[in-house]
Amino acid sequence: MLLIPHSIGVKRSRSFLVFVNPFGGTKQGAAIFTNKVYPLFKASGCELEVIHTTRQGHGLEVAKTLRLDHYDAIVTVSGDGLIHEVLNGLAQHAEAAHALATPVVPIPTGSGNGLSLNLLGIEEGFDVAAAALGAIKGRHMKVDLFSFVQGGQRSISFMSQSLGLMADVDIGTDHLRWMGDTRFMVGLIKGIAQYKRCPVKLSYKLAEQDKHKMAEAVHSRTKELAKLGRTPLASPSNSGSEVSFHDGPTAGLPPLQYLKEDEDGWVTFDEPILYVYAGKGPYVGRDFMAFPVSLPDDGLIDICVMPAGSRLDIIGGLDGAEKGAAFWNQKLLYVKAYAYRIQPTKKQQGYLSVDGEQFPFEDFQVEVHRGLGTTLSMYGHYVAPFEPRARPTNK
Ligand SMILES: Nc1ncnc2c1ncn2[C@@H]1O[C@H](COP(=O)(O)OP(=O)(O)OP(=O)(O)O)[C@@H](O)[C@H]1O
Repeated sequence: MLLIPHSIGVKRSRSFLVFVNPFGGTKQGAAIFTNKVYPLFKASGCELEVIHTTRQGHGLEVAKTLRLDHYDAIVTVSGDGLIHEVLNGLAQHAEAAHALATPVVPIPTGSGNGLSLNLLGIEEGFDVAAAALGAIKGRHMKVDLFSFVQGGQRSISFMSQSLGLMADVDIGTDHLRWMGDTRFMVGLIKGIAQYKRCPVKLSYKLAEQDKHKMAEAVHSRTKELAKLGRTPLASPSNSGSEVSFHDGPTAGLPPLQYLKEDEDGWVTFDEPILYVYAGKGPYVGRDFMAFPVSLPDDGLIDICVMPAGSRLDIIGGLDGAEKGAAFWNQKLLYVKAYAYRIQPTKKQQGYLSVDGEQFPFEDFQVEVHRGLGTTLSMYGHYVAPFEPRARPTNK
């Protein structure tokens, strides 16, 4: 992997394909775009092609036939749902890997806005002006994407998959969208009160299970990239190509590697489960840093599993949830994996959420594709401060 120094430029005026979802989150997307984002893009000389999505699937259809190398980025004025859709459109493009090399940048007008939170941090993650600046001046950052395979169908997931309590919090509160992200807290309280087991068998191809090592790795990586990325951006130029924080391969959509049980390195989780939460990017909402040691392009998926113990285990983990404190909860299994597999042990017994969208509660498998996606970042790393802790000493 090649690290590009900060002295290489960013185009002065970019060309964007902009999707505006008028129905995302609290339905303010169109007004926010017109009043706050469009003036910034225009002031910086950006060329815009704007599409107001008129239906579910609209973003996917357009992305499927994207004119390659025509836009510097795709901007989504939306929540994470439309990003999921656009990435799946790019993945269905005749030249999928090439299409997925087009950066996708969020302007946060949905209810969760996970990607925006991860790129800008908790202070600015819901700030549409900061997000617009990220689109104008951010640099290419490669991100891993997941193949989600269910019933013989392959789709792309960029953020998370959840089952059990965490899916109830998300999908089970869909009717409360008008509340913005408060709906997630309402769902959590309801879920803890009900305390239902999640009837699934989980197995994963293990890469790392030492929490201290994971925390140290993310800390040193963030520090190293912060030195490169936080410095003032290089002098603008309209010539030459845009540059990445990392250089990576962009040929062909990767084949699936783990469809057959290879058993080598696979681990099965045998205890009763309250929830499974797997994903990429520390924040899944403003109040919850679920994956504090996630790295954009380590080629791994972070998996959290809470065994069905007592309500106190969950309640204890709520304190400091926005700072990732639950990670250190000894009851919580937290691993990094190359792939994982879920098999429900009872049919139709819950929700499955993939990037916040509902999928059938049936068998599925997920595997990671290193650096298959691209976004634009002002920093070159996720903005989610998380400190390692000293290892307990053995007496
Ligand atoms: N005009 C439209 N009418 C209805 N649905 C739409 C329209 N345009 C887009 N959609 C759908 O809206 C869904 C949700 O969009 P979006 O991600 O913008 O908001 P959100 O779900 O509130 O945010 P978050 O995912 O952050 O919670 C997407 O699946 C998208 O396909």
